Amino acid sequence: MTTTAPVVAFDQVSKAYGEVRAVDGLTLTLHPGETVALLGPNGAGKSTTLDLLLGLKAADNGSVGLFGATPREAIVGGRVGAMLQTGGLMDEVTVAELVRLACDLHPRPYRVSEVLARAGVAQIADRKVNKLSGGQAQRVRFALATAGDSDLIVLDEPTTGMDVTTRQAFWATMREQADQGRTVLFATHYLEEADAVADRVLVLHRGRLLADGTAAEIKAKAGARRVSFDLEGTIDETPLRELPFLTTIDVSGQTVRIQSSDADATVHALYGLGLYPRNLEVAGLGLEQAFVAITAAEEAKQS
Ligand SMILES: Nc1ncnc2c1ncn2[C@@H]1O[C@H](COP(=O)(O)OP(=O)(O)OP(=O)(O)O)[C@@H](O)[C@H]1O
Repeated sequence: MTTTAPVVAFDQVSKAYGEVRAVDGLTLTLHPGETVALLGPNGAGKSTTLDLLLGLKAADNGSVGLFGATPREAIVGGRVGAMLQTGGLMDEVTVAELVRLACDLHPRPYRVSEVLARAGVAQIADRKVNKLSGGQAQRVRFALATAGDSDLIVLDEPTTGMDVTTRQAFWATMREQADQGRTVLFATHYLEEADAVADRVLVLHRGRLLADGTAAEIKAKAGARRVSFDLEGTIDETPLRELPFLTTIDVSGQTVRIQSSDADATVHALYGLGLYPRNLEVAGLGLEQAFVAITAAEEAKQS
């Protein structure tokens, strides 16, 4: 891990499939030790971005660098461990045999027993790979991605098919990898994972980067805040709908929940209506709501 070049450098990278611009002018730099979530809805271009990064697809325009070299050079040098969504596992081999093969191919391999234990597949080491459950197969893919000492670990939707406990164990292992100075890049559409695990979140939409920052920064970028309060008696929604900066309103029983792009002004006007809100709470958006707000704003800009 002795490099001054960025771990990943995308410069104006584009990739189209016919009319579809899967990746559209993406410029991006990743640094050592970052845990980065690539977040986006279906079809946002996450898998294509990772394929370009790994040299599995060629860019139409722009350049992709890994550790100051080409993706191929970096991968041959064992600097990258990858776990892809569709990576087929060989059929008639056991888990241990497959992991041994990955260790043999890596220039700086770990011991097979160590790799099996870390990925939580030691107990199923003698099982044939084609007899595994979806979650077990994902863990084996993870073992293959961590068979040696790589500086960058790339994971495409790694926890698909894992139950909650397995998912938590998986991320704990991943955090250890990051704590040792490795860069971890993972694609996900689970916002809670990006929020809990990543120290940097890249929001991708239609192949373009809409936001790049910590989860907190992305929530702040969405701007809006949630305001909730209770009102006594019969609630007349009409004046509430006229509150300034209001973007959504939901009235349920005595409780009113609104979203506002300027919560201070909205609450001020609420008192101005002569109402007496009880249990008033003002909170930031969750990452999920921020993500919806950012992508909706982009859709509106484009239409
Ligand atoms: N081989 C291909 N041929 C044609 N179109 C493709 C191909 N691969 C991807 N696409 C299209 O490119 C766009 C980006 O796809 P990509 O798989 O990169 O997105 P994604 O964010 O990984 O989506 P998901 O979360 O569903 O895996 C989509 O519109 C997809 O339909």
